[in-house]
Amino acid sequence: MWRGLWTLVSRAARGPHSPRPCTRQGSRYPGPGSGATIFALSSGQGRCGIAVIRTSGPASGHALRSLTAPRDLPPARKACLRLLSDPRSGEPLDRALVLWFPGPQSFTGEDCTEFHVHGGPAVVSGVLQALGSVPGLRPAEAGEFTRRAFAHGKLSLTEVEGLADLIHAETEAQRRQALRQLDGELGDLCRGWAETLTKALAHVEAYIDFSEDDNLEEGVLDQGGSPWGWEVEISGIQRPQVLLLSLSFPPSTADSEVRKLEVALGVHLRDARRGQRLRSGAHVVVAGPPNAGKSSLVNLLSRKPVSIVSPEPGTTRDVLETPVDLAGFPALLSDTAGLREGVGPVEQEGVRRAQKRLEQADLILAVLDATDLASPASCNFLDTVVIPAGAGNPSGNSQRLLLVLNKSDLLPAGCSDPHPDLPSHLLLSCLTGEGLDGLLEALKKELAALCGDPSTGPLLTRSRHQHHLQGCLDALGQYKQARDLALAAEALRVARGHLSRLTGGGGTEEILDIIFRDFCVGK
Ligand SMILES: Nc1nc2c(ncn2[C@@H]2O[C@H](COP(=O)(O)OP(=O)(O)OP(=O)(O)O)[C@@H](O)[C@H]2O)c(=O)[nH]1
Ligand SMILES: [K+]
Ligand SMILES: [Mg+2]
Repeated sequence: MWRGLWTLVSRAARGPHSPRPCTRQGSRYPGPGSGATIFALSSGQGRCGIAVIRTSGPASGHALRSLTAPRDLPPARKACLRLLSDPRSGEPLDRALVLWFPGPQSFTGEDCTEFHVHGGPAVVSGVLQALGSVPGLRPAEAGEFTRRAFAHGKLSLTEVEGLADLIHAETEAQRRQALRQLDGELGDLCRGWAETLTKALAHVEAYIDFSEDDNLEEGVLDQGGSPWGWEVEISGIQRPQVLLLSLSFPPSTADSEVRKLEVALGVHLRDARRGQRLRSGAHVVVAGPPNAGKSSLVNLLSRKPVSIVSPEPGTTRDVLETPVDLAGFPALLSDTAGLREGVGPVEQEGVRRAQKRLEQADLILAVLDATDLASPASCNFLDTVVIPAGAGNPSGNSQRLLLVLNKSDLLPAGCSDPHPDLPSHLLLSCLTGEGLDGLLEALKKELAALCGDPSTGPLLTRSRHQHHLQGCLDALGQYKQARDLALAAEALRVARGHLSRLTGGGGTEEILDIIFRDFCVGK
C-alpha cells in the first residue's frame, strides 16, 4: 500500500496523460547534433557597417574551419579576427570577426558560428555562397534558428512569441512587453500554476487508490457533496498513508490553492484584451461632423499626409487606417467620413462605414469645430456619440472617448474656454499645433488604461493564451462540480493540459507553424 501510494503520487506528479507538465518540448525536429546545418544572414538586408551571418548544426565547426585562416577553431564564445576565403577558389572574401559556440551552450542548442563581416552586399553574398558550397550546409528557412532553439528546450513557446514580438516591436510599450515575455514571465507563471495542479492531482489520485482498497469513496462524497467536501474529510481519517499526504499537501491547502488559482486566472483573463491591444495596437477612431478637422488631426498625429485635407465638407469617404506610435503606445488610427444626414449615396456609404468603425473603437477621438458647435451636424454628433459615451468620466474597460474642440486659433483672443457647459474637452489647433502636447498627454493616459502598464501589466498578448487560460478555468469549474473522484481527477488533468499547451508542452505542429511564420529568415 505504501509503495502503491508513492507510485501514484509520482505518477500524478508526472501526469499519466501529458508526459511532463509545461516542459519545453520540441517538435519533429531532430535532437541536438543531428540533421542539416543551416546558415543565413541574421542582420538586416542592405548596405550596413557590419552584417552577421550565422550557422547552426553539426557541420558548423567544419564550415568555420573551411572558410577561415588559420584553420583551427577559435576559443568558445570569444570573438577572433580571421581572414575569410572561399573554400573552392581560395579567393579572399573579407577580414572578419568570427565566433564559435559549441552546443549545447548556444542560442539553438546546436553547434553554432557567427561571422561578423563588413556589410557590403558583395561581401555578404560571397560569404553566403562560400557557406553554401560546404557539404552538409543549406540556407535556413524563416524562423528556423528559433525553431531549433525551441526544439532543444532553449526557449518555451511563450518565450518564442516574446522573441517574435520583440523583433516586430515598433513602440516602447511593445518592446517592454515583449522583453518581459521573452524573459519567460508568462511561462514561469504557467509552470507555477501547473505545479499547484500537479499537487492537487497527486492528492486526488492517491485518494482514488486508497478508497478503492477501503471502499470509502461513497460515504465521503455523500457527506461532502463536492471535492472540497471530501478533501476536508480526508484529513480527518486516521490512516498513516493519508496522514503522509496531509503533511505533504494538506487537503485544506489543496482547496484554497485551487481557489487561489481560479482567482489568479480570472485576473489575468480580465487583462487579456489589454495585452492584445498592447501587442497589436488599440483602435483609435477619429470621428465628428464634416470639416471639423478630423483628417488634419490624423495627419498631425501620424506626422505624415495620410488623408486629404480640404475646405470642402465630405472630403473623406472611406475609412483610412494608419498604424501610429501615440505617446509610446501602438495604435491603429482611423480617419472617417464626417457624420451628417441628407447626403448623396457615396457619402452616405462613407457615413455608414464611419458608424461601423465607431462601434469597433477602443478609443474615440471626437472632433468638433470650436467655432461651429451650434450647427445641426455638431449638435447631432454631441447627442448621439459624445454624450452617450460619457465623455469626461470614462469608466472601466468599455469604449473610451476624448472630446477635442479644434480650430481654437479662430476663437477670439483671450477666450480660455468658451464652452464650459460641454462635457470635459481639450482645445486644439491643428493649424498652429497649439494644444497638441495636452492632447498627447491625455492620449497617453487613455492608452495606458486601455493597454495596461507594459512593465507590470498584462501578460496575455495573444488569443491563444486567452483560449488556454479560459480552458483551464472551465476545467477547474468542472472539478468543483464533479461528484466522482475519477471525474475530478480528469478535470484537473484537463486544466493542467491547457497550461502545458500554453507554454509549448505537447504543442501541435499547426500552432508552431503559425508562430514561426512571424519570423524572418536568419532568426
Ligand atoms: N483655422 C483652422 N483651420 C483648420 C484647422 N484644422 C483644419 N482646418 C481646416 O478645416 C478644413 C477641413 O479640414 P479637414 O481636415 O479636411 O476636415 P475633415 O473633418 O477631415 O473633413 P471631412 O473629411 O470633409 O469630413 C480644411 O480647410 C483645413 O485646412 C485648424 O485648427 N484651424
Ligand atoms: K473637408
Ligand atoms: Mg476628412
